Amino acid sequence: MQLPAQQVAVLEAASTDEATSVDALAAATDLPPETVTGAVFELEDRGLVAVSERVDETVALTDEGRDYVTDGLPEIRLYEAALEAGADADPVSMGQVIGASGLEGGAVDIALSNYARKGYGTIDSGEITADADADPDADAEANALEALSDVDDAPVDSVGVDAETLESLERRGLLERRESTVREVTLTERAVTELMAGIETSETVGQVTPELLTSGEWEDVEFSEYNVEADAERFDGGKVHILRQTAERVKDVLVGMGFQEMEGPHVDADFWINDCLFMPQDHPARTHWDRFALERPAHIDELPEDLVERVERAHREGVGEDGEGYHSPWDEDFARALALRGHTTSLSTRYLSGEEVGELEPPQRYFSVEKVYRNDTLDPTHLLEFFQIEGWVMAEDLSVRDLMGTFEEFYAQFGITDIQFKPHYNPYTEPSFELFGTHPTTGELVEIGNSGIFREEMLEPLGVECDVMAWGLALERLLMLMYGFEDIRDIHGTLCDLDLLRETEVTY
Ligand SMILES: N[C@@H](Cc1ccccc1)C(=O)O
Repeated sequence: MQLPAQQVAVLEAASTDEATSVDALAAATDLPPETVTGAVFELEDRGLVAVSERVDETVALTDEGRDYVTDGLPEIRLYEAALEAGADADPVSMGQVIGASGLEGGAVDIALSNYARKGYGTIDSGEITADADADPDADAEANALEALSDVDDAPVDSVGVDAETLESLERRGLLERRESTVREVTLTERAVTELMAGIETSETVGQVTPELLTSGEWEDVEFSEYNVEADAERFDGGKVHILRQTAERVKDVLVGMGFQEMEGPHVDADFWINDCLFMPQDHPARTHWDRFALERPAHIDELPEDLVERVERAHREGVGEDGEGYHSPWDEDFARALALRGHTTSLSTRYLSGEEVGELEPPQRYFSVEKVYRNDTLDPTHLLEFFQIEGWVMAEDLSVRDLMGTFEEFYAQFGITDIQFKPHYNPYTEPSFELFGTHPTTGELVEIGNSGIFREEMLEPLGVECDVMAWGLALERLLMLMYGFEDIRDIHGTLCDLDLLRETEVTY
């Protein structure tokens, strides 16, 4: 029998009674692992080896983890500096200890957030104490880092570190888990017979070179076969973020449903953001706590005077025969104040008023998929800025059924068919509904939007004489339902889940 040199080498390195991994074969034959894998597949085809495959969970330190192997964990450095400063006897000023520790920037925060948790001492109103009984040598995380310092992608259960410590290192971003396919090879009976009969080495060529071509030698050599199953290096090229891809898809769907796109300023006057929506000027959402106000310029110059007058009247006296306004002060200066928009309903008021595209005759459908800004507290479902899918339909006669039907049609395009509605209150819609969807992995209800039918008090000053139904939906929440992540920070910002972003395919 004749075989290419690599295959002969692999046969000689493998055994009949013990499975040998591709990595071990690569080490024994001095061939690159991809070449060994190629040879193994060809030997399998010839019935000379049996190949088994399993997926191993492996661990390796991240760059940050490696840095701490050399420099020490920040909390331990802080502890040592605190001891040095005598903090085991009396509290010492934080600034002094941090200065002495040599910790800088983010490492200071890391030290502070782990210090008390791991029992090194206390931190209180600018002072630090050190617990004399704490023992850095017994620090499970530090010892694990040491143990992992010279392994690379070792199987989890081979590294001798308990699951809890591995988990805390992973949470701190010091350790990474990966999955790798391990292929193991054993010789078959047939291989033993062939080896005993003697195998000759045939030369095959893996790559055409200029020399082979110019010398004409290429005509005589035997080329090795392509192995399309060999493991190849993974390339992570740039790609459009899944949020952007989904936003594009949302636009396509809405255009397909007959909507036109609205555009407008991210910074706008409170007039367009709130007053035109019959939002009372003393509404809690209009306090400085919730909005990002502009300092310079602080006010808009241009507002349509007659509209300002009508909006003011609606706020003070209401509309229609027996209308009721808010009977509270209305201040034009307050309406002129500029802020980052907290919702894109500011675009709707601009368009409905005729300010953007002139007066509109029903039927009309408009949408936008744009960023909004809120001074919220960051948590798994809230960011300070997010994308809103704004929309409205203007027609002679609209009912709640039209509103719900529109949502059902829209969300079905993204595979979401279990939308739930809950009565809600907005100063500008009556009735109002919040929308919910079910999270695909946790099963929890997630709020995905807010909607309603615009009130007379809002529409009359804008000069709209028919019905308008409207909504603001959160694009990020739609993605949560589509792709099953649980924390909005998985797709945004420095803590994002790169694997999720790389591997998620936007298929709808
Ligand atoms: N502006 C509302 C959404 C909404 C728009 C239009 C009508 C009703 C509700 C929000 O941000 O939550």
